[in-house]
Amino acid sequence: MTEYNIALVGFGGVNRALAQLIAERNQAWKKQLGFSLKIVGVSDLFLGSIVAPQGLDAGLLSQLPATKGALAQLPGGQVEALNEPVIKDSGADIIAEATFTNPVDGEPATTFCRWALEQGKHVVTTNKGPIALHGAELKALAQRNQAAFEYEGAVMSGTPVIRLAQQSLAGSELLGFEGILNGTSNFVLTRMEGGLGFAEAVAEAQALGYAEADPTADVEGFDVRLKVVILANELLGAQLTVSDVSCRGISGLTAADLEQARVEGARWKLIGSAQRLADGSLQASVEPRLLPLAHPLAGISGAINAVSFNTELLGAVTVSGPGAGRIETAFALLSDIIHIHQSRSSR
Ligand SMILES: NC(=O)c1ccc[n+]([C@@H]2O[C@H](COP(=O)([O-])OP(=O)(O)OC[C@H]3O[C@@H](n4cnc5c(N)ncnc54)[C@H](O)[C@@H]3O)[C@@H](O)[C@H]2O)c1
Ligand SMILES: N[C@@H](CCO)C(=O)O
Repeated sequence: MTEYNIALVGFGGVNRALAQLIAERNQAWKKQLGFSLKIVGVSDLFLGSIVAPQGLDAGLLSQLPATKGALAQLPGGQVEALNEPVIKDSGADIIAEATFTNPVDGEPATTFCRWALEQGKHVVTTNKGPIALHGAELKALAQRNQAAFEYEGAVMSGTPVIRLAQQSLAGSELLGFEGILNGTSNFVLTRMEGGLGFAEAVAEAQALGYAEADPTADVEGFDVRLKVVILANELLGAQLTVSDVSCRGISGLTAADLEQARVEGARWKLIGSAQRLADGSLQASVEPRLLPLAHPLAGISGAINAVSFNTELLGAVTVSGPGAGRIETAFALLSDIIHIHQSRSSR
């Protein structure tokens, strides 16, 4: 039986949901998955931090009040977010990094990943910044230190996309993809079609835990742009940077536009795509597109996302499922840990 020590960096919706899953399912995981998790450290800009190599009560943590410095209420807890000792000195084997996505430079999350990987600690993250902006460097660092760097939840939260394409579609030659890759904007469009105003719909998405800390990233397409870069670099062997992807979000769409689409038997969707062209170059974009109702992505509503892979041998392979949500994204962290466990066990 393996017990992994895990430190949670960023204790917002996603890592708190992971603590809840650990509290509820650790015993079952021992039997089903062959491992259990012990939380040995937590840090959060707002809640403070704690290093506890002996282990923390996951149930207690998941119920921690969301008040400034709340981790200081626990024995040994601090009001400050001391990320470095939590990552380096807690005895963690795995760091679950779930701080804010910074779409400009990926910091400070990229530094947190570096600290962990340099010490040979595995990193599981749902943060799109480090992967989209520094993915190649971090993967090389992980390899040099025999550590894993896993980020299934960065695209479509708990819905398996990256490993599915890498493993199950291997050999089928991926030519491109198009998808609805942001839960918040798709939720907002769906709610606006139902008559709600733009601002109210964004507020609902925030309350449900779908939106970024700054929802501008969701509605202006910046979040999808990071996901397009991640998928293109990961699955199409590209070396895209965000400046290679043209980007327009949904903030320019009005209730009248959505109504006009309905009358025409169509729907507006925010589509992120990348296609390999005949000359070998890659064309990538994020933009609202008017889809006829018969289009496979037109019926995807709410916080559900979908991606359609264009493959040489199978044609279009479309995967849909939750694209955002606290528990849904915590599940992605679990799936990364399962992958680490299975890869290490099979060696
Ligand atoms: N919520 C989702 O549906 C979802 C889905 C996929 C990916 N993600 C990504 O996962 C990450 C976490 O999402 P979330 O919904 O939990 O966000 P959240 O805003 O609820 O939580 C983020 C937490 O990180 C903390 N934090 C920010 N900067 C920090 C720092 N420098 N040091 C320590 N703590 C810091 C904040 O205080 C906050 O509590 C984000 O990068 C997000 O883009 C979220
Ligand atoms: N804010 C993002 C979270 C998932 O990456 C979304 O709404 O899709």
